[in-house]
Amino acid sequence: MEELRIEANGNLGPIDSSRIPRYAGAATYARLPRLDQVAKADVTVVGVPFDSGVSYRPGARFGANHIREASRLLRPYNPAWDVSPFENVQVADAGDMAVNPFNINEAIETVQQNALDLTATGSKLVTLGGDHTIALPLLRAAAERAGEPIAMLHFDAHLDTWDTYFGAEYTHGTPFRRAVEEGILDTEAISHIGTRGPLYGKKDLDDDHRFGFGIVTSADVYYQGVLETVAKVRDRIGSRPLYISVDIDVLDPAHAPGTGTPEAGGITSRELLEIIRGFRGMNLVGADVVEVAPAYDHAEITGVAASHVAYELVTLMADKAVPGDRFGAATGYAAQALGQDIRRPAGFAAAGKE
Ligand SMILES: N=C(N)NCCCC(=O)O
Ligand SMILES: [Zn+2]
Ligand SMILES: [Zn+2]
Repeated sequence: MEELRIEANGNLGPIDSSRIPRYAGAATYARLPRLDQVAKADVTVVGVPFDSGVSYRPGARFGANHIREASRLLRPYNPAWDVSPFENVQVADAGDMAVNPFNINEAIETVQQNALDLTATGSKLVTLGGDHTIALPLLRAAAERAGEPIAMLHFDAHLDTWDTYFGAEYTHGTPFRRAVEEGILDTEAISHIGTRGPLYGKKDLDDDHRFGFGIVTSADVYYQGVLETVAKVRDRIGSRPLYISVDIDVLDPAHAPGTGTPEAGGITSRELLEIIRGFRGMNLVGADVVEVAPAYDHAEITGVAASHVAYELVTLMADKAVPGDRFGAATGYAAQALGQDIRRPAGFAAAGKE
């Protein structure tokens, strides 16, 4: 028995948790309608059960459904933005892409084609992975839809700009090198955030720099804080069409144990959510949350984090803020309660205006 909320403007919202307990029934992301239940979606959430590109622990093929299960507690109003994303726009869950686990090249083609199909009538796509291999076909589709190379922010412990593993070009450690080679990224506007951990050699960084990537390390986020991180990134990207790829291992293993290549010293889920809130007004055209491997998760820690990250990405897509009108999460609860914005240091507001 499904009871989907009719939102104020006629959009079909999540199943009403005051009538059907939120733990009942099959899971869609945030208990939203399936794509086949709506006439047209403005934002489509889709799963990619694929992990044949991993270099260490497998299991991200189960990530999308784990995120869906962990998303049952999400509520329809996002107070950090003063936005009801599912009311503002029609959001729907398209289910999972059917990707070949035994043929990576074919899987990549399938993801690219499905992403193009799902965005054919103008919907934006939020993809739940799957391992990071799938970012390449998703970026190809997003760049094709944008009609130009796109800006990208890549949250990850890893660079994922390595060349090959065991001679293989298409793996979860190589998607962004391939994307630069293919000319689908605007190399004036690409950055990693949260990078840390040992590398194979200094050449990894030299190559990465040569491709045009900026790096905000996990330590940078700690020393500079969320606001400066956001300001730097906004400066670099401006109003370009932007794709955000979130490898959940960007979070410290304490905040995301359920992942295949964990690295100590990561950012917190609070920092990640706040950084994304700081992107308010930016032109987000597509996003993914990848590398959730439920077999290593405990108490849904990773699933809950990933479901909330996706919620902030959906909110950014659904937000109708005028660019430059508000900077960052200026409407957070604390600010509202106090009638002031306590988050911005003096002088920051002016500097942050676009
Ligand atoms: N994309 C993720 N999560 N990890 C890439 C790690 C590649 C390596 O084993 O060196
Ligand atoms: Zn990673
Ligand atoms: Zn990655």
